[in-house]
Amino acid sequence: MASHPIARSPVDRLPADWRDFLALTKPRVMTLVVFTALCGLLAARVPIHPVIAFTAILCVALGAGAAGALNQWYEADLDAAMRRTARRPLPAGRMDRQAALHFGVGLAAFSVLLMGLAVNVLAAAILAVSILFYVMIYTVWLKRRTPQNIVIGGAAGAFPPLIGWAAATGRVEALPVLLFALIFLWTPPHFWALSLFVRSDYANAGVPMMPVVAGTRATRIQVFLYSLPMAAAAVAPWALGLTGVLYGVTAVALTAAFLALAAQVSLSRETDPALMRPERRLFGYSVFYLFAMFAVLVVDRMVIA
Ligand code: HEM
Ligand SMILES: CC(C)=CCC/C(C)=C/CC/C(C)=C/COP(=O)(O)OP(=O)(O)O
Repeated sequence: MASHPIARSPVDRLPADWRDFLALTKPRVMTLVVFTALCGLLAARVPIHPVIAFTAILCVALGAGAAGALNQWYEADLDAAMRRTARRPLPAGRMDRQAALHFGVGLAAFSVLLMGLAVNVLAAAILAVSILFYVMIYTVWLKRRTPQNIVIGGAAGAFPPLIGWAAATGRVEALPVLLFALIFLWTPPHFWALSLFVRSDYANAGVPMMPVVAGTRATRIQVFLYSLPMAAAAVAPWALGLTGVLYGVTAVALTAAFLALAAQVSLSRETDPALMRPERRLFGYSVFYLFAMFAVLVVDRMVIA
């Protein structure tokens, strides 16, 4: 048992323990990554051995965790400057950077190799691309340079349904490409809604997020503008006959609510982050929305279409 209360305090706990390594993988964000990969795999509707399916999803979780760890390894300085992220293991001083680097590289290599050996090479290749995209393109290259960072870099988070589908079929087809487009176009409203009410954090850290560079008015309009092509990507699987009516009707209803919330954001003039209710509502809804869209897609494809 820990003998001294100070040695176990959340800030000074050293050396790092399993909770810190878990935090390095950004487990909350990973839930949606894993869920969309699983839905991509199930929506393919091909027989796949449960052990292979489990291994594929495990590899996505490990790969996404590795990418999260390498992201935190690279940007410990930024995380230290932001209230939301200052208690992460590296900025809080609970872990040294070498440990995070080794953990991230080891986990990334393991996840891609296991996917290649146990599942198939295409799924492994897309997993490798998504890890590299998140770490190299988003974290290292774009995040500190341009307010378009998340538009381009957000592609990393859109790959999981493609990986799930490729794991099941060994191919890339129209439906998973539309699912990629849905997440890709969902990411700007998802993230800019949040960044509007944590704007001061990014400004303090010197990160050129859209609200910091272009202002709240322009960001609110862009949130709405990106929601429009996102809505098209959301209903396209039904319009193209790739899903049944259950998905179609639900997608229209859920997406209409998304557009209504995005429209409220675009009309808001609130300047106090504590009072930015439309932004908070849209951010919360965006996470629910993606979960619900993918869940209904699977039910539709497995039961109805
Ligand atoms: C470059 C693109 C993205 C950026 C910059 C971004 C950023 C963020 C941030 C800063 C949070 C706040 C909470 C936290 O730190 O955990 C968050 C929450 C979240 N994000 Fe994203 N996100 C992006 C894309 C995605 C994608 C592609 C997914 C999954 C498909 C996703 C899933 C989630 C989920 C599930 C949460 C809620 C976590 C919670 O409950 O706290 N995000 N995102
Ligand atoms: C399969 C695979 C590799 C998937 C991983 C891709 C993934 C989850 C991408 C989402 C990008 C994301 C959560 C960015 C967070 O932004 P940030 O890093 O700027 O957030 P922070 O400010 O919280 O660090």
